[in-house]
Amino acid sequence: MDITLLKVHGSMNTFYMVEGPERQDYDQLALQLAELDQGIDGLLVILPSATADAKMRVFNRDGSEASMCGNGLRCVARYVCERGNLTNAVIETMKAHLHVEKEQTLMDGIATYSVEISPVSFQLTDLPMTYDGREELILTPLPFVSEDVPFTAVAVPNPHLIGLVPGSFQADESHQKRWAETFNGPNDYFSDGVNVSYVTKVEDGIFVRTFERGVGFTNACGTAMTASALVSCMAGIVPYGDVYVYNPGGMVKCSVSKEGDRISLKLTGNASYLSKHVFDWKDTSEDSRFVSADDLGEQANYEKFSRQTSAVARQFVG
Ligand SMILES: N[C@H](CCC[C@H](N)C(=O)O)C(=O)O
Repeated sequence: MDITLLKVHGSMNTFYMVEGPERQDYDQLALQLAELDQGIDGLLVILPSATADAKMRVFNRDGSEASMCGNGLRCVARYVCERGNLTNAVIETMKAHLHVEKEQTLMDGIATYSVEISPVSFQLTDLPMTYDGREELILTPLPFVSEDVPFTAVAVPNPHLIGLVPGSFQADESHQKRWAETFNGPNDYFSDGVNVSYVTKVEDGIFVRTFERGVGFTNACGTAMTASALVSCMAGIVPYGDVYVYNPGGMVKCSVSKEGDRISLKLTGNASYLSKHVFDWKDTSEDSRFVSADDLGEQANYEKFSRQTSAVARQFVG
């Protein structure tokens, strides 16, 4: 069956995106595409919705489905807004209806969208995480990991473990890799795995590197960057408000507000289209094949933008 795919990215977190009817085998499509293209982190599916402008489902490259994807939602937001000639929309996701909006471009030629990140929960049962009989883990070391890294566990609503670390933990990613692989394998703490982010203060914001559940290290993870901005505000590292978050794939703006117990999070960044493909989707990746690929000419502008922002990241990722 021939289907049309867009290859898209938010902060170089790269996906194939497909619009189609509800089906039970999109996880198989995600697995096939990951096998045929080592450069993608997952699959975004745009579906009809009875209660919103559209519905988004997101699959990691290992075929696992997640409840949310911040970078992916910006790309879905662009598609739905352009399809309906809208400047804002509501997208149904697994656990929430989220507002999305077209924004002023980050730089000429870079489509820019903001997305609501919600709901937010620090209840360990919402990740889930089991640790020491606790109900929450906020800015607290896990002694068996390190006495020097305060960790926070938060669901937005997908699960994140956020560590505030000195730059030395960024230059050598082995510590983060070891524990992310531990928590995403058979373990006593995260029965459903967890996205693990290490965060370091930089001059005008924070730098975040994420080892994503179901993927591995990615150029950026939108929900992780937003959760990291929230944790950095709670730790007093940056003031509440607009937090500039740098990552190996570029830079995004995370808007963090907290009024009493009410937390509001918004993620603003690029929604870039790389290429358009016709894919002949058969039962197995051996029989499936790309029929065509057309470059959409947007990446040169994004690379100009990321050259400016990657100077910050280069101090950590070389
Ligand atoms: N790996 C994530 C899903 C993708 C989220 C990420 N790509 C983002 O931009 O938020 C998880 O299993 O929860």
